[in-house]
Amino acid sequence: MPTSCSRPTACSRSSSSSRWSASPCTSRPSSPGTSSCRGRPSPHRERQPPATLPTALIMITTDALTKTYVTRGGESVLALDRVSMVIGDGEFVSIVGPSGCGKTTILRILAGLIPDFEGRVEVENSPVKGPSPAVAVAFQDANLLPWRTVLDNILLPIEIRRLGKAKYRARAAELIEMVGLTGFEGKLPSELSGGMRQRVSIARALIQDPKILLLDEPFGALDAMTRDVLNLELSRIATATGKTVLLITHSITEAVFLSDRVVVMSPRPGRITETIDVHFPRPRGIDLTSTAEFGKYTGNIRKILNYV
Ligand SMILES: Nc1ncnc2c1ncn2[C@@H]1O[C@H](COP(=O)(O)OP(=O)(O)OP(=O)(O)O)[C@@H](O)[C@H]1O
Repeated sequence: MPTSCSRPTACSRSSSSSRWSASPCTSRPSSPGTSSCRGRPSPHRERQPPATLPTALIMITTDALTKTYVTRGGESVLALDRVSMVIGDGEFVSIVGPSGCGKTTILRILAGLIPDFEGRVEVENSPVKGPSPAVAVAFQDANLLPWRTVLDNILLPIEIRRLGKAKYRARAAELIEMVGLTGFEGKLPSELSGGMRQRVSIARALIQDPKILLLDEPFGALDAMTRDVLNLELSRIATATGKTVLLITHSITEAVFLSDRVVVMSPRPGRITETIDVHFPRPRGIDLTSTAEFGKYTGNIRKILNYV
């Protein structure tokens, strides 16, 4: 089982295994697909101090993150219960878990879109107090403005922040090329396929050169073949840009294929059940998904989720 990695940031900075100790558990798995936290979850695991990663390399911290919603009828809904994780610079981490376990809530809190929660939540070692240009989000729905062209949709965050569109045109052209949309700059969203719209959404998220990319089921609505293609491209983009990526997905295959680490959550109230380190080298090809080692990872995660 190869353990080398060609990803420039996460791997080159983990020579002393610091990347691995960033997860709530510290031991390395002994065989593919086994978790770094063996056995069933301990009720105290989420409370453990998560980080031994050097502070300068920490991009995301949640420590005992707890979120209770109050419904319109006044009922309290405990969505997240003491979720602790540390994500290092350049890491690609996925969260998988049953519907309603609080995955989107974590993402929205990290994006600064939900102000009230308990626990510590930091981006680049500073408390999250609202949306920040260091953090970009792309959702399942590409959310493009239908009357704006591809180029103008990508430049929208620049216009909103009044950063001067002219200065960002060259960057937008680079991103359009990176996401494979050269020639479509002047098209409207209605003239694009679903996959192309998601590419625009990812380019728009990258226009301000964020350090962190939060992705909420970005390819969830796409057909399997388009999804494979976009997963390959996302993997390539993440490697090329060295961004820290946190992905929410319902696809275990997608999570294992893309990630350095997969966080598995329990049904609501969402807790971290296990954290799985994924040791495949990069770049990864789609044929990886049909190997026996890959099957061990996905099988183990399915088991943790009680799908088998
Ligand atoms: N604004 C809200 N008011 C009340 N309850 C909410 C609100 N937003 C989310 N919830 C509840 O919090 C829980 C977690 O929701 P969340 O959307 O984070 O889950 P999820 O894991 O992303 O779900 P899915 O996989 O179905 O998208 C759910 O039970 C949901 O009903």
